[in-house]
Amino acid sequence: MEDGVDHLAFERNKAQFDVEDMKIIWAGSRQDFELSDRISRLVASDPAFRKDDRTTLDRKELFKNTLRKAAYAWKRINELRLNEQEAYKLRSFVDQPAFTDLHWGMFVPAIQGQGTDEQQQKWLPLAYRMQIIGCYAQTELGHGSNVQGLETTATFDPKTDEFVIHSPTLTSSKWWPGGLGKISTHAVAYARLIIGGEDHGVHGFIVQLRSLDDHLPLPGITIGDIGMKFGNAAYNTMDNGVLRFDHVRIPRNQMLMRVSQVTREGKYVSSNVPRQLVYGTMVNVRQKIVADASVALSRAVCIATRYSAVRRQFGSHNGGLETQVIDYKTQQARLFPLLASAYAFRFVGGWLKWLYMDVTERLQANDFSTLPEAHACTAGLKSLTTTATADGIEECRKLCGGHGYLCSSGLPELFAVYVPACTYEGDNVVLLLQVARHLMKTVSQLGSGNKPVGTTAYMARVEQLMQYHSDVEKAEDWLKPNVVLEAFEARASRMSVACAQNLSKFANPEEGFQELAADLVDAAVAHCQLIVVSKFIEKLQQDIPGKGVKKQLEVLCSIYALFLLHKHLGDFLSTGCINPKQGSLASEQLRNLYSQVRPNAIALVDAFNYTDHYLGSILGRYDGNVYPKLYEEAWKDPLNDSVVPDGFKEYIQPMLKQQLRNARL
Ligand SMILES: CCCCCCCC/C=C\CCCCCCCCCCC/C=C/C(=O)SCCNC(=O)CCNC(=O)[C@H](O)C(C)(C)COP(=O)(O)OP(=O)(O)OC[C@H]1O[C@@H](n2cnc3c(N)ncnc32)[C@H](O)[C@@H]1OP(=O)(O)O
Ligand SMILES: Cc1cc2nc3c(=O)[nH]c(=O)nc-3n(C[C@H](O)[C@H](O)[C@H](O)COP(=O)(O)OP(=O)(O)OC[C@H]3O[C@@H](n4cnc5c(N)ncnc54)[C@H](O)[C@@H]3O)c2cc1C
Repeated sequence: MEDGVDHLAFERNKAQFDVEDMKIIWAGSRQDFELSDRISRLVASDPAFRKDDRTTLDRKELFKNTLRKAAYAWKRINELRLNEQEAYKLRSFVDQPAFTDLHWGMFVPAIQGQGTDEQQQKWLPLAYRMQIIGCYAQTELGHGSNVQGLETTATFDPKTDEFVIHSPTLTSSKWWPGGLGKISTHAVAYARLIIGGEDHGVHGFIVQLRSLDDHLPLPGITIGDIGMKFGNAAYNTMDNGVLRFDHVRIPRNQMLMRVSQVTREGKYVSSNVPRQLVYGTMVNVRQKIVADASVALSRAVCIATRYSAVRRQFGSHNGGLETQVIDYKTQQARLFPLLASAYAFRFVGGWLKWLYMDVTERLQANDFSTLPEAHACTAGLKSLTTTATADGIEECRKLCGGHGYLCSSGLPELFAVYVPACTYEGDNVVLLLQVARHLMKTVSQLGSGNKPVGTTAYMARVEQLMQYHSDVEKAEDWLKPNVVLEAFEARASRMSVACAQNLSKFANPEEGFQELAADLVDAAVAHCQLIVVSKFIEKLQQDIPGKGVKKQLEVLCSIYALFLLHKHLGDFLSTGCINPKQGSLASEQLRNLYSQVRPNAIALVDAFNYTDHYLGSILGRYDGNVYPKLYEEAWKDPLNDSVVPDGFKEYIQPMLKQQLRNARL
């Protein structure tokens, strides 16, 4: 079959909505769309940003290639006088993880969030001009999740007005920070503050690591890359590093002092702000990771959807065309929930960005009331969306059959780059346990007149939700947003209340929390899924212009919610929120919804507006011209440079000759 081009054009004609209008909804606004469109085309049309050769490079070549691209991107950013938002887009579309992600994504925000005005004035201009390059050095060989367990020390020396940064043990070696291994000149390093023998807990310090003249490590610094990581190219473009401090001295004013200060006399002074603000950079990045989940998942879904329309298997009658695999109901039941999830994560990501901006403004006005909500939402949604996205990318690979396993499908690399998102910025289980603590606190305060707010506001109706039984009678009832919302609220609140009741049976609450951790994680997932569903529904209550656009989003919203209901049917049944018949009606409705998405599927992924360069996938090409390009690509593999491979004469020929001799004997 070599008519893939015709097939996708035919698919596009089937769409029942205006794809150009959907592009604006996906991008967030017309302005955002135009920005992304312009910058993605700029990157795609520049040969310096080609990436199809990435998987054939060895680590050193790959790393050098990354440095070249980062330097070239910076040159273009300056030449074109791109603003912050445009520069961020350009780095994203270059699509090659690099030290710059950590410089702009964590080092700069750490100083912005935790530095005093004076510190910001000193360090930020240098960082903005990239006259220094920074990383975020928190995790150690022995401690990642448990930040309070970090061992690196920063001991105040009142004689010299300095801190002495030291790695007392092997396990205190900094381990993992991106950009640290080979490039960063500076780090925001996290260490226990020790004054006069007293431990004041973990704080951030700006530490210079390498000379700005010859890039050699400064005295007392041992530094390097931690080695090859999962996947071939993937995240190996990044120099995740190891770092040991041997009594490295830094001036006192290099402790980030917005949250607490150390005076010249060595007095520890806490500002009137919560100590958790030291963790603020992580909250910021978790929020970005949620938005990024929709990007990674939509890339995979775009590839799998286009390829599913091109690929045909079975069902040929009288020599006619075989069936497009996208028409198999099993393919639809695996693919369309992922398509719906990509849209769901897009909208919840937009909402979370708003929440983060809101909490940031409040913090500036010394209002800390929404910090626990911001922490719980960013932690929980980071966990939920990255787990679903990593699993979803792998599912998309399987949806593409054997060809999905080829690097030229783009999926192996996307998966390998993406999957550590389940671990970095907080292991996903550890983060869900944070959400669970927040939920348990909320439940415990229900009777106290402390009204739950924000995303836990539904708990205020806990008595009503404990009595709830779904009144769904027919499949169409599951299309009503309130019906879905109530079922999700009732399930989430019942799971939280059950955990709280079980916890109260333990004399020691911490022991109970450990014992019930698996149930608590399930309750946290139910709560986070409710947030995503409710934010999708809220999005649909806004004015959504464009022919047929709202209708498509309603279908996707119902698919997202009913797919979750189907997947977690055990929760909904065991909490008594719905009965088995209502569960079957939801599955029936889901099948109807899949049929409604089918004619629109290609246009729904076109709405992501990804260039072929960004997708980096032969299977996901816009023109659907898959087979000729796959065939062409195979010949470009370095193994095909020679007809007889290196090593044949050395190893295989003697073996063949030996067999021949044996046969003759
Ligand atoms: C195909 C892709 C190609 C790539 C192309 C690249 C292009 C790039 C451009 C654009 C893309 C941008 C997308 C973004 C992607 C970003 C990439 C990122 C790269 C990866 C970098 C990774 C960095 C890291 O991993 S840094 C290290 C992160 N480490 C962690 O997350 C550690 C996790 N642990 C913790 O956070 C804590 O230890 C804890 C929360 C688990 C426990 O803390 P503890 O103090 O012990 O707290 P606890 O006693 O439980 O609670 C005390 C109270 O404090 C509250 N609390 C805890 N944390 C916070 C917080 N953060 N904020 C507010 N409050 C907090 C807690 O609730 C308790 O409150 P209570 O009221 O007392 O109950
Ligand atoms: C690609 C990548 C990039 C990174 N970049 C950076 C960086 O730039 N800067 C930086 O500082 N760090 C970075 N990190 C480190 C990262 O933040 C940590 O790996 C992460 O926080 C997880 O911590 P850990 O490795 O200690 O996992 P662990 O906590 O050791 O987790 C191991 C297992 O134990 C479980 N577990 C741990 N604690 C609990 C608990 N309380 N209850 C139940 N289960 C638990 C986890 O669920 C997991 O299954 C990076 C990591 C990766 C993979």
